[in-house]
Amino acid sequence: MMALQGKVAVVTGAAQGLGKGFAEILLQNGAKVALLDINEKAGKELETQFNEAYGADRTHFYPVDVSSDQQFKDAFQKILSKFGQVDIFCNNAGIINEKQWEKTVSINLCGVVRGTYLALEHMKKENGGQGGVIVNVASLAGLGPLAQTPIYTATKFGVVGFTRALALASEVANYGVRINAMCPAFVRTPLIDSFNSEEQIGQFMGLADFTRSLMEKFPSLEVEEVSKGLLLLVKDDSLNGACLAMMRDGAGLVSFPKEIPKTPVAL
Ligand SMILES: NC(=O)C1=CN([C@@H]2O[C@H](COP(=O)(O)OP(=O)(O)OC[C@H]3O[C@@H](n4cnc5c(N)ncnc54)[C@H](O)[C@@H]3O)[C@@H](O)[C@H]2O)C=CC1
Ligand SMILES: CC/C=C\C[C@H](O)/C=C/C=C\C=C\C=C\C(=O)[C@@H](O)C/C=C\CCC(=O)O
Repeated sequence: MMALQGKVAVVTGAAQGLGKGFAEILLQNGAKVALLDINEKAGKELETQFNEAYGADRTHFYPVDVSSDQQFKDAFQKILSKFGQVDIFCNNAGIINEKQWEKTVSINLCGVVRGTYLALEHMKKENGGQGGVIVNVASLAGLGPLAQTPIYTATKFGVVGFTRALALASEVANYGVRINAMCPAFVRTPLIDSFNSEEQIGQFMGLADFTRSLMEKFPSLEVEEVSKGLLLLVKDDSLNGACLAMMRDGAGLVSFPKEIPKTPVAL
């Protein structure tokens, strides 16, 4: 088990919701945490709140839009200057916007790739790094389709595929870095109301009742429950390429078939 005392973590989308919960559980377990978000006001307030609760200088907020290469790189350099190293990187920032679908891809998928590659370059042993762990936040919609949000679903399938492939690369090439994904069902955060927003859902607004019925099948989790899942993926040294599905009735590591299950067809 990886001990978190003295480790340095970075969490994107940390100003509220799951990211705030992830930052807090890492702090509670002894890590220092760099908070990254586009929401400067909420981010700075959270920095003050966390430093008061967990000790001066345990947390610092960096205004970053994960869809910007330059902002991400600049912040990473500042984090290294302040904290000296990065051991844990959680790519959590995500949005639902089916109307502005390219923006959604740029944040949810490209943002995860940007953060992961920045962290990997710093952590991997062939570059003189100390190793580390990266956790990418996907969704249950990265394992099965959410009809109202085809683009969001595509980005989350992308996050799962990217994470699994890179974890395998890390194992084969001995990077010394573990890369895991989280796939929670609905979680009680501001994001969850998106399916009621025409601004975000656009042409798929008519499917709101279908999402509502899916939410009855998968009752909402609380941030604190999902944060325990993050801790497991960070601490358990045996987990690389793991995908943690989390639902109200329990969490579990997803088994991916070694062979593709298929029904033969005549061609
Ligand atoms: N709430 C839910 O039901 C579930 C959420 N997720 C995923 O969890 C992650 C976090 O979601 P929530 O906490 O629920 O959402 P949220 O909307 O409560 O918080 C998202 C945070 O990300 C920040 N953010 C948005 N765009 C950004 C950008 N371009 N750069 C940096 N920060 C940005 C926001 O300012 C906000 O602080 C997302 O990736 C989401 O897809 C996964 C499964 C379920
Ligand atoms: C509006 C979106 C809010 C939050 C997004 C967040 O990422 C949560 C996603 C949670 C659920 C994902 C659903 C995944 C669905 C599936 O696995 C589908 O294959 C199941 C589809 C239909 C089930 C119909 C039924 O059996 O009742």
